[in-house]
Amino acid sequence: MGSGKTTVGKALAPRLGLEFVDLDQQIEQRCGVDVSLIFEIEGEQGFRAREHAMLVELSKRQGMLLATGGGSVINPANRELLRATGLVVWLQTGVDQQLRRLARDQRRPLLRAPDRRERLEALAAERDPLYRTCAHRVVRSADISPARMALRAEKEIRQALSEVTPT
Ligand SMILES: Nc1ncnc2c1ncn2[C@@H]1O[C@H](COP(=O)(O)OP(=O)(O)O)[C@@H](O)[C@H]1O
Ligand SMILES: O=C(O)C1=C[C@@H](OP(=O)(O)O)[C@@H](O)[C@H](O)C1
Ligand SMILES: [Mg+2]
Repeated sequence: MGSGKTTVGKALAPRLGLEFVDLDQQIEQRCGVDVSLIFEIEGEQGFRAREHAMLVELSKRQGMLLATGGGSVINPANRELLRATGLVVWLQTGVDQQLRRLARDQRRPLLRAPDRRERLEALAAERDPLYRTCAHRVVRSADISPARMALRAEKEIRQALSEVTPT
């Protein structure tokens, strides 16, 4: 959360000639309500089921840059699907950066906690090993503009692609 997947992904997709797709936005469009309301009505479990179903559907498509949600990696089937059908980039953030960027955020249900730092640290402890095993490449999220972040990610992605595709 807050690493910039949605923001940087949007800037990066056209640079790679890809369509930008955001997993959360796809779920919201399909359901007609936002992620927070899905959490309220169906709980996290309900949201995760929708997230998985949408990922299965989207993974059949080609030519897109997909911004996942921060928790998409929790499900082992999602990790396998992502790795098998795409080049997975971990846009790696840290708790201080997340707290700064999400200070006024009201849209992320998992941040509704009395102690946000504690919550983010617990999520990182649980998830960082999963991001590590799922990602083909890691790009550290820096406090530079999303456009400049997109350039960094583009470089990493082009390098990764050149290693598997003869040019
Ligand atoms: N490189 C960046 N520099 C400054 N702010 C950023 C950067 N990337 C994202 N942000 C801001 O951080 C917040 C979360 O970004 P977002 O793209 O929604 O992250 P994610 O999709 O990974 O949760 C937004 O307010 C966004 O404008
Ligand atoms: O980390 C998470 O579990 C979540 C991250 C959110 O997406 P972003 O990573 O785009 O904020 C969204 O999918 C939902 O609130 C749950
Ligand atoms: Mg997002």
